[in-house]
Amino acid sequence: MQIFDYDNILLLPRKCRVESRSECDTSVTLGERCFRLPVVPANMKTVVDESICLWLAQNGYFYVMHRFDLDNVKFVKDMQGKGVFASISLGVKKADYDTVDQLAAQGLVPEYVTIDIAHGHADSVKNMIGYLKQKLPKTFVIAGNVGTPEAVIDLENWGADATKVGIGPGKVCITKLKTGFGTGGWQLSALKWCARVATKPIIADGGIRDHGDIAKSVRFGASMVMIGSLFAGHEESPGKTVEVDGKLFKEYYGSASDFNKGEYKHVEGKRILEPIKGKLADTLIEMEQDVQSSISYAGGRALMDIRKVNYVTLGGDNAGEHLLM
Ligand SMILES: NC(=O)C1=CN([C@@H]2O[C@H](COP(=O)(O)OP(=O)(O)OC[C@H]3O[C@@H](n4cnc5c(N)ncnc54)[C@H](OP(=O)(O)O)[C@@H]3O)[C@@H](O)[C@H]2O)C=CC1
Ligand SMILES: Nc1nc2c(ncn2[C@@H]2O[C@H](COP(=O)(O)O)[C@@H](O)[C@H]2O)c(=O)[nH]1
Repeated sequence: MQIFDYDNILLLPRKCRVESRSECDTSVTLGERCFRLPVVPANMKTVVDESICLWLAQNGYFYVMHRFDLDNVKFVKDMQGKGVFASISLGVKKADYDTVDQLAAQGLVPEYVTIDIAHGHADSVKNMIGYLKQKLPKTFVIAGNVGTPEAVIDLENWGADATKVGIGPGKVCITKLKTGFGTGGWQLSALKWCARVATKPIIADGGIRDHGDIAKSVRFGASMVMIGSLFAGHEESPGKTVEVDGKLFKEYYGSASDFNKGEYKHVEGKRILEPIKGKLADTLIEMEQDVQSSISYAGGRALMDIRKVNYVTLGGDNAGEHLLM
């Protein structure tokens, strides 16, 4: 198997088929809804909160609310009461089963549920998928995180409607260092490996450092990418604002960090400071324009045309040209 990551791959252009990049359509369908960009901010406490999720839904973007210190039932009621879709995260503990029971008892059906645990290739996830499918059969279930084809096959067979791929490539992740496991450093080829067997959408999660990495993820099989660090440093980001030497930063910490957990137990995440870089809406517009450019370089008009391009690997033993035959 060939091993590579975002920084040692480049996609190869094909003859342009549009007169303006504005003709390129960046939208993607997930479940019954179409979203304007194949990007979702990470379901982390320093990345999204209720007001950001509401704004994203109202403006045509997908969102996944985090599951920490949150009343999920109230959140679903509030979002649907405001006329937008509800997309929540769940773990696999008793409290998460209680949430499903309460939702079902009150006739509340979130449009999306993401089962989000560190090691998603587990019977605990199989059981939660089964429970969701029994209690809330209309809900679109995303499950993860995983990093191998075997895991993607299992999650799909257990009933997941989409899988989330990425064990440890995140910017505040220390899983690789603490456990010796993961897809950190080769996330893009792990995605390619998983996509070969996937029959349902994959959300590539973690490791996106530049907007061009979105197109690279789509090329290697992602329907969508989940991004934390690039979204954590906005004026409206929920992390605390910190001033260092007259410059403003936002804190960004891992969901498995002691900052999120409130205790130092099974810590696999750290805290960093992201420089503040303006408004979230401006970043999303710039991302959309950049993905439109990517589609145009791919010689296409629609997002999935990016899948048709050849690529080169740069440096190392694997360097070379990779042509689609
Ligand atoms: N994408 C990634 O690489 C990673 C992401 N995270 C994020 O951090 C957050 C917290 O994650 P998590 O700790 O799973 O959430 P929880 O604390 O909700 O744990 C979920 C359940 O899974 C169990 N569990 C977690 N990791 C393992 C493992 N390696 N082997 C066996 N059982 C396990 C936990 O038990 P117990 O705690 O008793 O073991 C618990 O019962 C999530 O949002 C997750 O996505 C965390 C690490 C890696
Ligand atoms: N190993 C850990 N991974 C984590 C933790 N908290 C979040 N995450 C994952 O990172 C991505 C975001 O990655 P980024 O490169 O875009 O910043 C997020 O969606 C989670 O999957 C953690 O504490 N440990």
